[in-house]
Amino acid sequence: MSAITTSPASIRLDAVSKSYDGQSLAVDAVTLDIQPGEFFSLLGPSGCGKTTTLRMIAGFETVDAGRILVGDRDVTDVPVHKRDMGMVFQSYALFPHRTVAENVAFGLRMRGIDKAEIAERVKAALALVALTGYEDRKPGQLSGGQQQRVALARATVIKPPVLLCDEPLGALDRKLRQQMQFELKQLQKELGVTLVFVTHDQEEALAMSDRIAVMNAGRIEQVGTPGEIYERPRTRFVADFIGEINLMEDAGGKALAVRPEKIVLGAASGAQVSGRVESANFLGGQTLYRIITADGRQMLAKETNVGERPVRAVGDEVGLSWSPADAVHLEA
Ligand SMILES: Nc1ncnc2c1ncn2[C@@H]1O[C@H](COP(=O)(O)OP(=O)(O)OP(=O)(O)O)[C@@H](O)[C@H]1O
Repeated sequence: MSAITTSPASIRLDAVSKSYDGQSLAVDAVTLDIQPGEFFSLLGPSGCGKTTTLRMIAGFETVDAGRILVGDRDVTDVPVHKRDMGMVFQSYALFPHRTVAENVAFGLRMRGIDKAEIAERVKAALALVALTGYEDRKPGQLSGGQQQRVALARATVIKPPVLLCDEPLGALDRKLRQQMQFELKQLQKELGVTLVFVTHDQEEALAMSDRIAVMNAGRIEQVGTPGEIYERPRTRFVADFIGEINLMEDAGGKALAVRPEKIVLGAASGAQVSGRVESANFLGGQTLYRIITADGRQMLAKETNVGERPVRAVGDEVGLSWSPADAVHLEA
């Protein structure tokens, strides 16, 4: 066992609501059951209530209605510093005049832990985020990714049963962000901590999470594994928010969704739908085609490339087919 392994806690939100203005609900009766050790993401567009939900779990915001439980402890009215949660934000919020080691040691000092143990735990926490040797630097002497790793070490060194992260990788460029996604996921598994992660980036949520709650206008639209959310969206909102999708109606007028990569392109005759290629976006391994159907609708299809260029050209007549099993009926 490493010196910084934690015992993860479950988190339960029971019909939690919050209004800032006494009229509209920023968070509307949200109920969630997050399992111990789970990587759980709150995903949704700007203003949907993700941050407010996270801040209520942390204790930075009061709850207007409902209860929050960590394990079997009701923390609804417990102040922030007594909830024992680690937190990481987009802005790293490191102390600029303190060294890396001092930044990481901060939470341990506040808890009155003795010097020898602090030294040992800081060392282990920095090793875990691959920053051994950086102890004496100031945050200003580190890259963005390194600063975020210090913030992670600082949040996890206190061995919290719960780690809350609000867009922690939002300030990083794409490449570094992908690397840090991998590292954060790895770190979470090594620590065994329950992690609640706020993001508006659907790719990030799909890549990292055990489960995702998709939020819309203060409410939970759907909770599921990345595979369920992507392959079986329940509502039009979820289907549309996660990746690209073709929204149609079946013969009975019910809403139907098909992912672009589930569409097979071929000869126009005999296909479910036929159309003309309007644009072809080369994505590397695949091309995304925008196709205008005979009745004037736009559809998207993704096809694997063979060689250096897209298989189809703008203006080509194509047939679009898909398996009924790949067409998802939407509830709303
Ligand atoms: N301190 C505040 N005072 C008043 N209204 C607020 C406050 N914080 C958030 N809101 C409002 O509450 C709603 C939810 O905001 P919240 O920050 O939780 O959304 P979010 O999903 O995290 O968005 P983003 O991705 O942009 O951070 C929004 O309508 C927002 O304008």
